[in-house]
Amino acid sequence: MNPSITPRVPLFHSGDQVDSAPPQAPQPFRLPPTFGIPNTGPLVSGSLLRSLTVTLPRPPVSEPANAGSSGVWPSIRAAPGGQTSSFHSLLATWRRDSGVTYPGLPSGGFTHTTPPSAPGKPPTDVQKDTSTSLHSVKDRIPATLNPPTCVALPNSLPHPPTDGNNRSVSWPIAPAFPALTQTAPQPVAPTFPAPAADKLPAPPEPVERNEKEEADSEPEIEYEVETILDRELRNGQPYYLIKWKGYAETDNTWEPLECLNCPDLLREFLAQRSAKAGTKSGKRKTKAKPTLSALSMTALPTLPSQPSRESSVREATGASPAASTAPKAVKPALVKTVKVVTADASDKAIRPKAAGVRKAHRATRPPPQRRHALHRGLEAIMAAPLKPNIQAFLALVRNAQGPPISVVNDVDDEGPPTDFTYVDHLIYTAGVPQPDRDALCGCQCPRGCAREFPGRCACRHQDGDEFPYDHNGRVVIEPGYLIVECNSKCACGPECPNRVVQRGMQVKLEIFKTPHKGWGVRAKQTIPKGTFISEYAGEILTFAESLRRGEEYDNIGRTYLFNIDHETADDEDPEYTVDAYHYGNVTHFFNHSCEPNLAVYPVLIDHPHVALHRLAFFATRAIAKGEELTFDYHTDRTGVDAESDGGTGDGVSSVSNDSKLTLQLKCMCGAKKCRGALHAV
Ligand SMILES: C[S@@+](CC[C@H](N)C(=O)[O-])C[C@H]1O[C@@H](n2cnc3c(N)ncnc32)[C@H](O)[C@@H]1O
Repeated sequence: MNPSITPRVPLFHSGDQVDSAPPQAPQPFRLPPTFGIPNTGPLVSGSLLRSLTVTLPRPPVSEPANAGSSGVWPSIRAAPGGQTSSFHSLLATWRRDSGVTYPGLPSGGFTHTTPPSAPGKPPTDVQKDTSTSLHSVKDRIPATLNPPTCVALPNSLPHPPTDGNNRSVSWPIAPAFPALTQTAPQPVAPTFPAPAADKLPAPPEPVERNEKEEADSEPEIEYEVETILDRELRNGQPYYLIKWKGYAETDNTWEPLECLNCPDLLREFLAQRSAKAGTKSGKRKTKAKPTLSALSMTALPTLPSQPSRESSVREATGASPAASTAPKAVKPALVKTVKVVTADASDKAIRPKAAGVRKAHRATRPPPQRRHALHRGLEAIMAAPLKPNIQAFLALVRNAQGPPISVVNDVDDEGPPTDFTYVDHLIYTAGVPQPDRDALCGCQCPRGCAREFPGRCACRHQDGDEFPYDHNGRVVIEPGYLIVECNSKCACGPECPNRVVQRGMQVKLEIFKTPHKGWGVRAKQTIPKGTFISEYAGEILTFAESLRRGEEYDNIGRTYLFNIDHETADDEDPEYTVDAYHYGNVTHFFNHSCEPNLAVYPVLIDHPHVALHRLAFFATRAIAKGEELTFDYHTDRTGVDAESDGGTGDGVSSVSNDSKLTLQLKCMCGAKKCRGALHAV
């Protein structure tokens, strides 16, 4: 799968958002894979060997939940001291003010709350969770509910800035979707042929760099490698002659090893080369001379952080046969001036112009001698066959949505869990209501739900009015608050900035074997704070079924159960639980840390019933490449560290506060503030 080349969803052209366009009727659009939830029917449980119980935070006040709403709208709870007003009066105000008819509204029972404190702040007087769950996401107190007039946006949408040559470089309203909003810089060499329209390189991924780098560097662009034609050493460093997919032979370029991200092709090339060397020993290859046009696209050297590990080279190549046969190379920033560079160009000559990038990569580059040794090691690894356990794991994650997931095991020979099937969606098991899309309510913002005009989007009014995402698609509301994303009934299209979780995972991750916690997951790129990571996928069970399975899982001290209890009062059991033991995605492998870097948010997308909201992991701080991704199994509130919220109780609750916590599972997170035990059973 190659999201940077083939968008997963049809994209609306930004030009659609013209000022004078009349309001349009909601248009049907194809949803990304994660949007659709296939009905897989009841599942047959296999042997149950592990368990994890994770609980969402509960609402601050045990107000009766949405009585009489037929489960159509999510109930919004009153905060302590907050005022409620009936849905009927709101609806009357809304209809009076907007004239908008809103299909599928409940007949009654919907209440909203005016919070006693500033919007966006979590409640401070939450009670402690006494369940056996590991994690909770706290209910959100909605902000003031303005009449949700969903009308066309005014003629003030920002226009894309230009780079001085009248080329659009970004569209500030929704840079979270760069395929739509960002124009790749073009090489200025007059001889450089433009690729066919359908072969245009996709823009960079939104979370490839840290914010400092983003600010002062050129965007990194990925191009697809068609074939590797040749290899030669330049100053002892291997370079490969690349035929780019969609480009003519005259555009072939020589690229250093670290710029290539096509392990299958490399392996194939090296195998063929060594076979040839066996038959034609002694015959030297002629050095190919790069052409001017080929060199007008220069490469940004990025040495893999751990080049001696399998992680650098062993990647699943995605779901589609196309992806597996045509891996891609990291073909970074295009340089805007033509440089005449000879075949033995030094590193310096081929570096991009952006000062920030140059500095960043200089810092990570080892001295030349060491670099050459690393390259030789890397090539040797590539030429070697994969270990069977890694092969099996890569086969398991091959169909994962999003960027390819790599797998590393430097600890032992363990392979993937044998009783686990990789799925990126939720599976509705017996007794769990499927999403009823007819009962969904959508907003009527035909030109997108702009963050600048939250009061105009009906979806925002289910969610306290605050727009959950910034212009980069990063979450800005506090952990534990409900996110209501736009859905298939909304008039806005898939480019709407209020659709982040439903677009699926965009970050590069690696599953790796830890010494003491089983498998874990780490970042293969820097991840800015607020970035959506992935959704907790698996089977949705009734609570009764989760109890039954939980007992079995507890016996082996492993837990994969995550309660959906955002709406559940402290003294109640949740209605449903997600079980990722047998079915799940990369989040199945997320370990616990007492000082985590992820938080779980409840997200409502395509299910009208808040008791069946989804669970989305977001980065709570900037995460470095190579850092393990963890969340706090015992965060029964918001995922915010207890001390960072002033000890108000909105963050991590203490182990000692939960009578059911045991020291059965020793925590191996290694954090300075490790509490010593996992809230596992
Ligand atoms: C959701 S699974 C995480 C993935 C798991 N490591 C695996 O290999 O499948 C939860 C289990 O991982 C282990 N685990 C997670 N975090 C841990 C930690 N900080 N210390 C010790 N064990 C941990 C425990 O066995 C726990 O029940």
